[in-house]
Amino acid sequence: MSSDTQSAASVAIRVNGLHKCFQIYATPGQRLRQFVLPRLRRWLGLNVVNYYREFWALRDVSFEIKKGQTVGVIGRNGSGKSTLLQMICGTLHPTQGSIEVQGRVAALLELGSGFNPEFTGRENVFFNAGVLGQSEERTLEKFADIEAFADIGDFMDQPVKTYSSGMLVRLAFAVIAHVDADILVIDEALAVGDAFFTQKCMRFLRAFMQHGTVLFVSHDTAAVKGLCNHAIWLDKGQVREQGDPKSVCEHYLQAYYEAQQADQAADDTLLPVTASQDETVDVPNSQGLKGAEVRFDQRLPYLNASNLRNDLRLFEFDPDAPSFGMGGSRVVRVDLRNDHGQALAWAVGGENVELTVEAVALQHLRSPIVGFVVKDRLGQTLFGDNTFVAYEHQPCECKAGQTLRARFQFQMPRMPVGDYSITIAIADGTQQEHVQHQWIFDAITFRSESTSTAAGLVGIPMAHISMDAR
Ligand SMILES: Nc1ncnc2c1ncn2[C@@H]1O[C@H](COP(=O)(O)OP(=O)(O)OP(=O)(O)O)[C@@H](O)[C@H]1O
Repeated sequence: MSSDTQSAASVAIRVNGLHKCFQIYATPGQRLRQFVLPRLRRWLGLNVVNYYREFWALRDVSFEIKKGQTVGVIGRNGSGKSTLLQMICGTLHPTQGSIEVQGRVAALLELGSGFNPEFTGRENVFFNAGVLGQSEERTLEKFADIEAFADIGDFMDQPVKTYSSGMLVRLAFAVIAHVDADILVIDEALAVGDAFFTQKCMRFLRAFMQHGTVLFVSHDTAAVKGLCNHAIWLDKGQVREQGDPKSVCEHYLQAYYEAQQADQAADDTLLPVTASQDETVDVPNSQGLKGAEVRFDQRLPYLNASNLRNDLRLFEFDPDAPSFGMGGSRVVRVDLRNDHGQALAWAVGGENVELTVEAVALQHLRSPIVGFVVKDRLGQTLFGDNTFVAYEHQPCECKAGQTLRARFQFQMPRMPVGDYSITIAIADGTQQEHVQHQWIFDAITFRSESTSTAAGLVGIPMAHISMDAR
């Protein structure tokens, strides 16, 4: 087999130069005119006039998805995500360009689509599975599993027009999970239900991802980073960026914040106060702070105590880590400290630590907010907090040139072996409306070298464990 044939065989979806134009009519009358008059004018040999406005929902979109990839499509409302996925599923036709799909596609894109409202759930299972290309015999073989997955009890024999939206999702997901699909296309906003159902869907999805191709739309960048190995960012109908989910999501988030800041800048009430000439501030060289303090190894008191100790190796604050923001303050120091205020090079899961963040205000900050989030290797947010609630009624005003210092004391959870990072953000305003002054991805990173955490994303420190037998 030639390498070209091999690479063609490994492609699940190939989209090439895709355009989609919708015709927008100002009134239903215009639609009727469009239906009749151009034909008439053409017949009479007159110039054809159109009665619609063109709206290009997608322009020149191209990408390739390999078999077995899990791809997240992100973008703001109206950026063209659903239009793209509907075309991949064949429910919408491109205006221009091509789409090649290899394998059976099952989709959860629009609530109730693929179901006949008058049919019972049972009838719809056969109907929908048939539309997705599955034989009646095969659906019959799987019916008990589908019924158990949907778990809607007697409603299975009621017309689906009597279903709640949650029941519709359960039935739709149960069907797509049992049609031997090669490619799943899912709008994450629809795949919601109670916690048990969500967990069931996630278990199914993770198992499917071992062999199948998944394409999902999401507004949740943490989910995209956690689940996907490729991300496509659509912006106003065009591919703005695609590739590694972590960097695509970070750039997307950055652009989102910048756009929000631009909107807020137009609003005088939130306009940041710019430092005047005589308030010019020198930023201490944060590099100079490195190694200024002897780092204390918090493991020492615990050495020899246990071979299950959760050792966390902390790396120093990286002032050059990627960041964005309006630049009204600059973070100069981030570290984890012990109860004695000593900066740590190692910490131990389960012990008290203090995350200290120091930032220099380059302009007057009326209601500064300092926040952090701890993320795992996949970019999933594990935990985090900010100073907003504590200072909501008594803002900690910070003048240009002053140093803002925030401390978060907490018990470090026990972390499974792997790499982690802490993102830091400095804003001014309220939780809902604020100016983002600096948002630093991966300000400090740490590595869990060994662990006693058996399962889960983090291990909660146990105050006490007991057992007895009488
Ligand atoms: N049938 C249609 N007729 C006219 N315009 C449409 C039609 N379907 C979608 N659009 C427009 O195309 C653009 C892209 O819509 P689409 O639903 O694909 O966006 P999206 O990224 O999925 O948005 P959201 O996140 O809000 O679901 C929007 O401006 C929408 O109004």
